Amino acid sequence: MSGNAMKLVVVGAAGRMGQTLIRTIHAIEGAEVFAAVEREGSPFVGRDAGELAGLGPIGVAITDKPLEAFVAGEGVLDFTAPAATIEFAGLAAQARIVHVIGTTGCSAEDEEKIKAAARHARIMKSGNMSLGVNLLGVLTETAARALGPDDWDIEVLEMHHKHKVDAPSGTALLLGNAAASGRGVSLAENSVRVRDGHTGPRPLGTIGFATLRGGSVIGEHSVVIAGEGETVTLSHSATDRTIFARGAVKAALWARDKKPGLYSMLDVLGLN
Ligand SMILES: NC(=O)C1=CN([C@@H]2O[C@H](COP(=O)(O)OP(=O)(O)OC[C@H]3O[C@@H](n4cnc5c(N)ncnc54)[C@H](OP(=O)(O)O)[C@@H]3O)[C@@H](O)[C@H]2O)C=CC1
Ligand SMILES: O=C(O)C1=N[C@H](C(=O)O)C[C@H](O)C1
Repeated sequence: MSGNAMKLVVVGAAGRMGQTLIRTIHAIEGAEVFAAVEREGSPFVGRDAGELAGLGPIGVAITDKPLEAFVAGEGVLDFTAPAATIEFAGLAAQARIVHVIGTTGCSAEDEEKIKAAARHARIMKSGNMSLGVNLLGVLTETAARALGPDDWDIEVLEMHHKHKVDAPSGTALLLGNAAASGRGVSLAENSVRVRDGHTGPRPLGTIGFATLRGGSVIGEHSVVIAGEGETVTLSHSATDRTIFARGAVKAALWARDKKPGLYSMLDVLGLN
């Protein structure tokens, strides 16, 4: 580990992404697992974070005191749940550090609180941290701009593992927003999130969503653009959670010398 390695705090350290982050940071020269946090009362508090992640002991005991860890650290990697993320954004603002948010399922009210915390913290938030999905978003925006709503219908499909608690996925919403932006419309006013029963024909210009859940699927997303006699499909398959963890560490390192503000993965990847 280099002397200048960025001190990273992993919150939700015992979760699927938390453990992946611990392994990924451990393998990266410019970053270190400085602290690992779980909620008060969690059976994992006091356990070694490396041992839990399958690395063997790394000398970092999981704590339930996030503020102490944030004040001494430089960046927080957060793939937890909306209520926890809002609390962590407030603490990151107090500690004036980098907060990388991967948590999905945040409400409009949550987003406002995150924006407020970004007056003091450097926050990077994205529904998907992988290079591939962010490129897919750019391609979707371009395709939606070229294939107009009079002749082409856009549907966003996603499938995830059976433990996922929010729908549509953060990635599906990212892709839906990219399509809406390509068409110069607001997603909120043009999306169809659920269909059931006698729905009538498809309203012109809408962007539809379909959600599948099952097994251990890490993340499958497709944007289907259907016209008369032809269909264009843009898609991404995640086969390893490391793609999200690598993106999160890249974002933290990128934000290290930035001013407080709310950034996206497109800023990090230079795709904006
Ligand atoms: N943006 C991206 O690229 C990606 C985003 N995600 C998102 O990340 C989130 C987490 O996913 P995943 O790892 O699969 O979920 P898990 O449920 O496996 O992990 C979440 C972890 O956060 C912990 N946690 C919850 N609340 C707190 C709290 N207040 N303090 C400390 N720890 C807390 C949970 O503990 P407990 O079990 O006790 O609640 C759990 O260990 C989801 O929103 C998911 O959609 C996932 C992959 C990629
Ligand atoms: O919950 C997950 O697992 C994932 N969540 C993110 C999402 O909601 O899009 C990213 C990835 O697809 C995995």
